Amino acid sequence: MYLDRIVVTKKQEVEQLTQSLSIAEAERTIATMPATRGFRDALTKRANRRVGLIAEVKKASPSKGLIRPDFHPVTIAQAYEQAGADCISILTDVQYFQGNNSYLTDIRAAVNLPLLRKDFIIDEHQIYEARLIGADAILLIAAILTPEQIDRYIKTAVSLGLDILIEVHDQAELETVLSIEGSVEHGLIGVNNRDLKTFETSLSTTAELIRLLPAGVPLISESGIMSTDDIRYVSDAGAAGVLVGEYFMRQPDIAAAVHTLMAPANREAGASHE
Ligand SMILES: O=P(O)(O)OC[C@@H](O)[C@@H](O)c1c[nH]c2ccccc12
Repeated sequence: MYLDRIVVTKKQEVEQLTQSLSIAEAERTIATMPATRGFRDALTKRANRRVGLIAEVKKASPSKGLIRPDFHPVTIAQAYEQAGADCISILTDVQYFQGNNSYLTDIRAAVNLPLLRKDFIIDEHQIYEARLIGADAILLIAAILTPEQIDRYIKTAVSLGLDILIEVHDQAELETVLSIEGSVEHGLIGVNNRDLKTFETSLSTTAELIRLLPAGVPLISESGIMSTDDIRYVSDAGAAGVLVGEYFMRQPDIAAAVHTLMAPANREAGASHE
């Protein structure tokens, strides 16, 4: 399964990172940096939409190959901001997603929205690195972490001012995450609709797992959202937000695509739909 391969590559990368990044030094640098922008707040305290939007900057993926050949990360992020996205997610994995840390740093300098570093975190050093390159939030993928790691990484992230999106894709993972102290208080729960073994996406994953969440815990529905019907479906299921990449990446006019896709989630449109 591709996730195992990615983790093997990440372990090699982390070995190098451990050599080059000193945590004590990182802490000193971070102390001089501006505060992070609230990622979780931006998604949960929005006034204009029923469903928050994390719009993703994603050039390629293992399942789809090259998605957007004419790829200008800063221009894409500015279009997202202009079109009213709440947050931006940026793939920084080089090997499998053709991402880069520099994309995040460049976007940080050009837009004001909270930024999620989308990568495969398996070591503390990557969390410090995320903060140093300009991220406001990190992704933790339950499928590749032990409960002890999730617990520890949440604490590290919180100490650095980073918000956390904790990704699950089945009931067992969700139950594990819910049993970790602070996960719901500090983190946002993301449900990945993509099956990591078959690459297939099914939005019913969101509808099934949301029933297991305690009331009031916001859920982000991730992957495979491609149409206004999909937005209506996850919104009716109770999702507080969506994470959308590929659909936007395949549109020539990204700002227009954000307006079109999110129309059913606008408060006014929502009222006529309800
Ligand atoms: O491009 P999509 O189908 O809209 O999906 C976006 C996002 O959910 C997806 O990129 C993603 C979800 N979880 C991940 C973990 C690692 C890398 C990528 C992802």
